[in-house]
Amino acid sequence: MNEPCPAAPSAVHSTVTETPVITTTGLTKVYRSRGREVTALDGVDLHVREGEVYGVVGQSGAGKSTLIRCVNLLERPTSGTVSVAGQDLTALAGRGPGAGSALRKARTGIGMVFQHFNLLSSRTVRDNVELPLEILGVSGKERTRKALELLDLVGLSDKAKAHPAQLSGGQKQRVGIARALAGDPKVLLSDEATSALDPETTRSILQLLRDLNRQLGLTVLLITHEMDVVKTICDSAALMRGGRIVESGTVADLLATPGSELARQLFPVGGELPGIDRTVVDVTFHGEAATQPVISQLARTYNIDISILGAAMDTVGGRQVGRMRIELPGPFEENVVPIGFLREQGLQVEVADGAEEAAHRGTGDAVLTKEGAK
Ligand SMILES: Nc1ncnc2c1ncn2[C@@H]1O[C@H](COP(=O)(O)OP(=O)(O)OP(=O)(O)O)[C@@H](O)[C@H]1O
Repeated sequence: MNEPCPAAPSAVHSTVTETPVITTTGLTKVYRSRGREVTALDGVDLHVREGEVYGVVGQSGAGKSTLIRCVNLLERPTSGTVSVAGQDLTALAGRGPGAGSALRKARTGIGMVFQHFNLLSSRTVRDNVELPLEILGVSGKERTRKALELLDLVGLSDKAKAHPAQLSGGQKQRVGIARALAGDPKVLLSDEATSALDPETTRSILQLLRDLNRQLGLTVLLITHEMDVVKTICDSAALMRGGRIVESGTVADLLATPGSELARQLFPVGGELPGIDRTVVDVTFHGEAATQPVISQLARTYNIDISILGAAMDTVGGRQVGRMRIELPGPFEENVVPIGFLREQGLQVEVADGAEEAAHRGTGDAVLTKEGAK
């Protein structure tokens, strides 16, 4: 089945402000089952700004799902706090009288989309979108008006009377997104929303999320194991491992951070590691530097032969970025000046295999043989 076109691409630019919309402090979740304890979250401090699309990545078991489920208190944290749109949800989740209804009310400001859509098969598409409005006690006429408006927003006006079984995966996810928007949330949480979809449908759903982010000023927190998702729509990202956030920042800053693991995963360059008496350098070009002929200038200025081992251009966070892995003759110590030249041109330069750090330590213990290279 063909995917409908998402709402027309928006000309509206990013609406990111410095106002924090989702903040967690020291968020910890310990699961206890059959006498065993698993620390799924181990002191997570997350800061998501208003209007941004924020991606959390990490391997299976890193704690991503637990984090997103703790953000709307579907999962009760063991300790730490969660604030969404200025409201401390962990305080609302207390056990006092009225705590449940206060939390339910706060949750209407948080929409959630799921990997497997979670639609009710016995209900029509329109009735699925109306469901949260029914729970909120919205009148029948108003519910229908709102549901049809949301179906139009996600490009599915003609499917209002269909049942979920009659829809493609992408269309089901559009219904899931429309339903998540029913309570006019400020924040949308997405739990692997595109993992069950083919690449083309994934692209159209990501485009829809981006358009909604721009048009409605919606803040989106998504978890994914796909780096392409981060590349396509995220303003910021965090990498989780063992229940902790080990790296985070705007995608642009991460790309400019030497040694960033996320940058490497987002933008891998191929190419062999150094041979004996060779220095391999990863160069990242963005902004102005991308248009300068720096590699030929380097070769001419220092009269050296440069081998290009791997290169890639891509769009990351809406900006053109290039990465190149080059090889210079001689060990790192002989290439300090040419590498300095590249840095002076505004390029981000990373010397592969720890040769630079080893030289700074004065140990000379960098791995310079192919056999020893990791
Ligand atoms: N209900 C639970 N009871 C016990 N342990 C759990 C429960 N839910 C998750 N865990 C454990 O907590 C850790 C983090 O799991 P979580 O599902 O948050 O990771 P994830 O990064 O989302 O992984 P995946 O990408 O596979 O979904 C894992 O070790 C997992 O086995």
